[in-house]
Amino acid sequence: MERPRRKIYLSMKTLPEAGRLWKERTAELRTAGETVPVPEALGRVTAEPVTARLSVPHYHGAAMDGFAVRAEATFSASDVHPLRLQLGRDAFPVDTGDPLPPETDAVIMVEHVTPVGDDAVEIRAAVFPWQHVRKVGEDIVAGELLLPQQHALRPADLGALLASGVAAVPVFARPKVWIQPTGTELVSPEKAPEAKPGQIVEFNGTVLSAMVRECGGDPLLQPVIPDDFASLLAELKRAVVSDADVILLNAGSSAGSEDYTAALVDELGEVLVHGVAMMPGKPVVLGLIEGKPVVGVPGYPVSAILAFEQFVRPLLFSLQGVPAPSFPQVDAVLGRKLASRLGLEEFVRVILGRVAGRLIAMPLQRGAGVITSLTRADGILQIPQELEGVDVGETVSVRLLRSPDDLDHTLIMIGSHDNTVDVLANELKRRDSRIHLSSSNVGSLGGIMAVRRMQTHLAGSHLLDTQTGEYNFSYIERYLSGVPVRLVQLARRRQGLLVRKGNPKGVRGIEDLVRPDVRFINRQTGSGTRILFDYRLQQLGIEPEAIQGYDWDEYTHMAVAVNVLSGRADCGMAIHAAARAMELDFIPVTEERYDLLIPESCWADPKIALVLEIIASPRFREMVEAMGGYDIRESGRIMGIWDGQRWMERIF
Ligand SMILES: Nc1nc2c(c(=O)[nH]1)N[C@H]1C(S)=C(S)[C@@H](COP(=O)(O)OP(=O)(O)OC[C@H]3O[C@@H](n4cnc5c(N)ncnc54)[C@H](O)[C@@H]3O)O[C@H]1N2
Ligand code: MOO
Repeated sequence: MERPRRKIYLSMKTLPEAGRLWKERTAELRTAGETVPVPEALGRVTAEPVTARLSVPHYHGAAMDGFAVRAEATFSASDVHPLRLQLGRDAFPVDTGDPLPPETDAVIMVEHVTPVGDDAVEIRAAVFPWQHVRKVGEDIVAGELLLPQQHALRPADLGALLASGVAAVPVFARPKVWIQPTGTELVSPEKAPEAKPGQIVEFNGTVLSAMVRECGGDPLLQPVIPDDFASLLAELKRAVVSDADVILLNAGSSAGSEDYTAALVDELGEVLVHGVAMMPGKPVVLGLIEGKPVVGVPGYPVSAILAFEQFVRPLLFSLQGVPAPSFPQVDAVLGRKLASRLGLEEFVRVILGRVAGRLIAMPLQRGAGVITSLTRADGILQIPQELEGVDVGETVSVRLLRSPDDLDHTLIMIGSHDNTVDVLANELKRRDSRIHLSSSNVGSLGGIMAVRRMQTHLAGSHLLDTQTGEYNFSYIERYLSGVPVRLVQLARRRQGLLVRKGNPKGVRGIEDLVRPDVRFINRQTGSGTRILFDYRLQQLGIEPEAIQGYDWDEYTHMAVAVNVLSGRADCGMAIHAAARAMELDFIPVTEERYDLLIPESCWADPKIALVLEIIASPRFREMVEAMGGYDIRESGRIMGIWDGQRWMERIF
């Protein structure tokens, strides 16, 4: 078979245009109806109106425990003239729910009678007809409409159905969704440990299946097939004739030489959209084959999830006759400027937390391949296509990915990253499962700036003052005028050079970085490690230009370690714990202090109290020590109290 020519985005649309067109062309589609037993029908949507088979109640019944009477016979009773009722003749004992004895039409509560001997009671007030009686059909009348069609069944609905004699209910079948992962590079999750470079664990299929279930559908996950046009076409034909209501082809949606989705749909049916002006999720393909919706879901995981949410989720609900529930939104203040392309709807994952009464949104990594930008996110900020970006401090609307209650339990930490922070985050969760530490790694100086803008509860910082050899104090003096903070030592830690195991290039220290055969990986400007490194270069009289890779930077210790491990760089500067975690060799350079800056306005927050308690706990210390390269003897010590103008306390 001839390979189709590479086709670059056949018919690119804006997100609203694509959404409208897709909705228009699929609006009339419904899954087949089926009848399911009521106890299994929760969440299902009625395909037809449902009428009651029985009235509820279907007999006149007592609504209270007491005595059934004929109301008319009690009219003479009063406080002055109590009326005596003979049991078995004028009054009949009944319990709630009992049918009324013939001839009676009211119930007197047991508390309102005075027993007279064993066979009579006395009453001091008249009773009106039908008092405390549940009359036939009071709740439901047989033959009446109980539930309209296209009604999503809730727990109470199931009760009403059963009560009125309806044992099974006609509903729309769960949409069956054919999920076809494609890609020669994919290996099944069991083979993950043996994956070679170029091989990727297939996980989108599982993510998409879970999302289908969340929308009330049944996923039909298929085994992976390679990027080969003929086999893809054969599989797609099989999907079209199957009983699936929707077909998802995962990956192969963009412009690569082996991206066939659009061509496949074109071959067998109609491509409505190829390419949507959204990011992530741009290469999505929307089409119809013999009336069956087919979606080319982009391969990158974040793109796949967002494209699903935009196009598959609404479709799956619509197939069941109901609109997709809307997502909860909150207003938040943006913590960092975000640039965005005009004409492109951008979805930025953010962490959210309440600092000094304001809800702050801090952007996470934006790459479409970074699935942890979603697992770590508290919300998603959508930048409309008309905007070129959003400025720091602007109020934005954010879609929540957790419950609104969680926001008050989120601790925001912005600044430098240290591996002990992961231990801290886990300990916080263990102590109080509501507490969630959301961190954004922007370097020490970025953390101080976030404190200045009242955007964070905590900032991790290890800024060396090259004049004094001290850490953090002078930076606080310089940048936090008018902002009271406390400085707490988290740990002392070893910084040094990371090299591959066995040190193949024989690096002995920073002076060797000028060698032409050594490639370095740097840290970003404003990070404590960068300041430390520059200081060392200055001390050694080494010009930055003499170092290969000086201009090449990464944002975290672990990212530096990954570069060294993978061989992209021979050497980088990072903490000892990063070397241990990646099994790299470590050449110590210095020991530095890593502190937590805590704004005075957050000091009384119980979450901060818990942080301090954990840092001082033996368990935390043991875990940190086990990571290697840390000195925890002074962890938790207050290093300084800054009132915004001067040091109230300071440890030299
Ligand atoms: N020249 C261009 N290249 C790319 C463009 C473009 O416009 N021009 N678009 C980029 C964008 S945006 C995205 S998003 C991706 C999506 O591309 P595809 O849908 O064609 O997907 P692949 O290239 O096959 O895969 C992308 C990536 O995702 C991994 N993947 C795929 N399937 C799975 C799975 N089931 N489980 C886990 N991971 C999966 C795959 O291995 C790749 O790493 O294209 C850009 N390129
Ligand atoms: O859709 Mo791609 O995800 O824009 O990166």
